[in-house]
Amino acid sequence: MTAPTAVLQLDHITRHRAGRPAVTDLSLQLDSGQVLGLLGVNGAGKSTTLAMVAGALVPDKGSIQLNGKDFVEHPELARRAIGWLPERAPMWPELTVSEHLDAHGRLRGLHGAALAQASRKIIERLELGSLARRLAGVLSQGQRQRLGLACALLHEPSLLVLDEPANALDPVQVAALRGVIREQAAAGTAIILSTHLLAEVTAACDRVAILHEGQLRYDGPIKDDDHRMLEQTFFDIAMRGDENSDRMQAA
Ligand SMILES: Nc1ncnc2c1ncn2[C@@H]1O[C@H](COP(=O)(O)OP(=O)(O)OP(=O)(O)O)[C@@H](O)[C@H]1O
Repeated sequence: MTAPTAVLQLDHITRHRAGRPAVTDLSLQLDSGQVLGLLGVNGAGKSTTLAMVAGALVPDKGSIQLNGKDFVEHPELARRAIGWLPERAPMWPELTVSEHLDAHGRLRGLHGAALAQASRKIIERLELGSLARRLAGVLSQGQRQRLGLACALLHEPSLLVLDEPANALDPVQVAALRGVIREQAAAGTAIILSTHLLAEVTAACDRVAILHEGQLRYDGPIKDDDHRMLEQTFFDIAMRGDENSDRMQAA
């Protein structure tokens, strides 16, 4: 029996920003249905990593494979197979919520009846019905975040990339987001999300990767009751740059 192909495979990727290394020699693999939390202090390289994974930044070195194909050579794959919620999701203030979904759907290869059906489905699922005709420019931050998530999910991507997805959400919306993440993972979507919140990782993820100064310092499974261990490991790495924390042993 052959091993299943990873949805996402990062091999030794490096990216400089403003002449300085932002991410260095990072390798990671993510399988279908896995939820990986990317943790790190400000400036650790999380957003840079996710922008490369989403196809918005090209690595200086190394390769990224999506469903077994190099996506620097096949950028159209990224557009169709990836849903990306950036840290500050760009919006056109003069377009309505529905118009945003239309525009995103077209970019991702949806048209006609398939696009209309996908829009209806995601509007219902994320409870955006009452906002469908509202202009993006007048949405609250939390509503914008929900629209960004709807745009990321619209085309049923095989890889979902979420940069600080709980930002600006109230506790009810955070719980709803966790539900959506769980449902997507159960349906086979591979998910990578970044956060500053350790609780977000233990609640929503089954694996954690800790970045520090652009380097991967930890990658291992996580369970609900691992919160204290995770906290200690995170602080060891963040405060002391401890590369060999023995509090959590990666599998
Ligand atoms: N647009 C940019 N231009 C120049 N340097 C950048 C840019 N964006 C990020 N950097 C630098 O790259 C490094 C990694 O930043 P990145 O935003 O990836 O980290 P992060 O872990 O996502 O941080 P945060 O949690 O604050 O969002 C930092 O040193 C940062 O200053």
